[in-house]
Amino acid sequence: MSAIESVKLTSEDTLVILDQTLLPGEIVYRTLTTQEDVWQAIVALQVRGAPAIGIAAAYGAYVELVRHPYVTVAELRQTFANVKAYLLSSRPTAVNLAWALERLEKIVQQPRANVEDVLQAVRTEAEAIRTEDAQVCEVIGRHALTLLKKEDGILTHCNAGGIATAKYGTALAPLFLGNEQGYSFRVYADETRPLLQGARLTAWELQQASIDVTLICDNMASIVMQQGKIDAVLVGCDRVAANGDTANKIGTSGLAILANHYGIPFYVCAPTSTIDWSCQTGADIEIEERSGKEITDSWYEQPMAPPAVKTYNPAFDVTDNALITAIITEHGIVRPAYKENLAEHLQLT
Ligand SMILES: CSC[C@H]1O[C@H](OP(=O)(O)O)[C@H](O)[C@@H]1O
Repeated sequence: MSAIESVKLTSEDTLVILDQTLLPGEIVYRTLTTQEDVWQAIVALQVRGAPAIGIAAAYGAYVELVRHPYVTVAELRQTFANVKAYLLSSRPTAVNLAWALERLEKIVQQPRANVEDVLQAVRTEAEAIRTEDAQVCEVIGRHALTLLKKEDGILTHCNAGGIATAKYGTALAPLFLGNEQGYSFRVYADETRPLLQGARLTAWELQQASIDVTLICDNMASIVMQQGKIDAVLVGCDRVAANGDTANKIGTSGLAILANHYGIPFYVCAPTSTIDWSCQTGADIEIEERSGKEITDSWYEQPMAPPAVKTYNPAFDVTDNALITAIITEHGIVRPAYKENLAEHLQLT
C-alpha cells in the first residue's frame, strides 16, 4: 500500500496534512499552525475520513494549545474547552472527531504539576491516537480478510483507505493485506458523487498498490452486481449507532439495498472509535448537509446545472442494520442482532 501519510505532527509542533482535494493530480502537503487552519482543512475535506479527522483534530488541538502563554493549568483547561468546541463545529457526522477530543479532554483534566506537564501529556495522547489507529486498521484488515476469497470481486464506496486513517484504511485494509499475501481481488470503485472520493482517492490508492481496480459511476452498481461481478461489498463508516445502523458516505444505503436484493454480503469496517453508544439508532445521527455548489459547480468548466436550481446535498446516509451482513471491528466480526452482539463483542454487558 501507499506509504503516504495523511496527517502528521512535526517536531516544531505544526500539523502537516496531505491535501486530499488535489489528488490524484498533485501530492501537496499543507502546514497548519492554528485552530482556524485545522478547522478550515477539515471543512474543505483537505483532511477527511473519520479516523483521519479524529487524528487531525487531536493534533490540531495540541498545535493551538502550545501557541498560548499560560500562568496556570486552569487557564490552559479553559483554552482547551474553547478549542474543543470550535473544532467540534467543523464536521458533525464523523464521531471520531468528538471521540479524539474527548480523549484529550480527559488528559487535560487529570491533575498535573504544571502547564508544561499537561502540554506534554496532550502531545503524547495525540500521538497515541494516531499510533493506535494504524494498529486498529491493520487488525480490522486481518479480520475482514477472513471473510473474502482469493479472487473475489469487491465493490467499495467513497474512500476508506490509508489516507482516510493513520495507515491501511478500514474497508481497504483487507484488500491491501490480501494483495500482500497473493490474493487477486477485482475491485470496483464507485466514483462517489459529488466529491469523487472513489474516483480520485480509492482508485488512486488501489492503483498505487497494484490492485486490480475498475472505476464505475455510482449508478452502475446494480448492473455489476446483476452481472455477477461482485462477491462482497466493503465500506467504511463515519458513525455506528448502538443498534448497528451505520452512517457512511451518501449512496451507501442504496448499495446495501442493492446488495440485499442480489444476495451479496454487505460488510462495514468500523474501528470501535466509530461506534457511538449515545446514539440508540441511526435516527439519532446528525447528517451533515453541504453546499449545493458541490453538486452544481464542482467538476466541469461549463455549468453542470441551470442557474439557481434548488439542490439538496446530504453528505451521508444511514444504512439500516438489517441490511448489514457483518460489522468488522478491531475485536473481530460482529453479526446480527447488533444491539446485543455489539455490546457483548465489546464486553459492555
Ligand atoms: C475510513 S472512514 C472513511 C469515510 O469517510 C468518508 O467521508 P468523507 O470523505 O466525507 O470524510 C466516507 O463516509 C468514508 O466511509
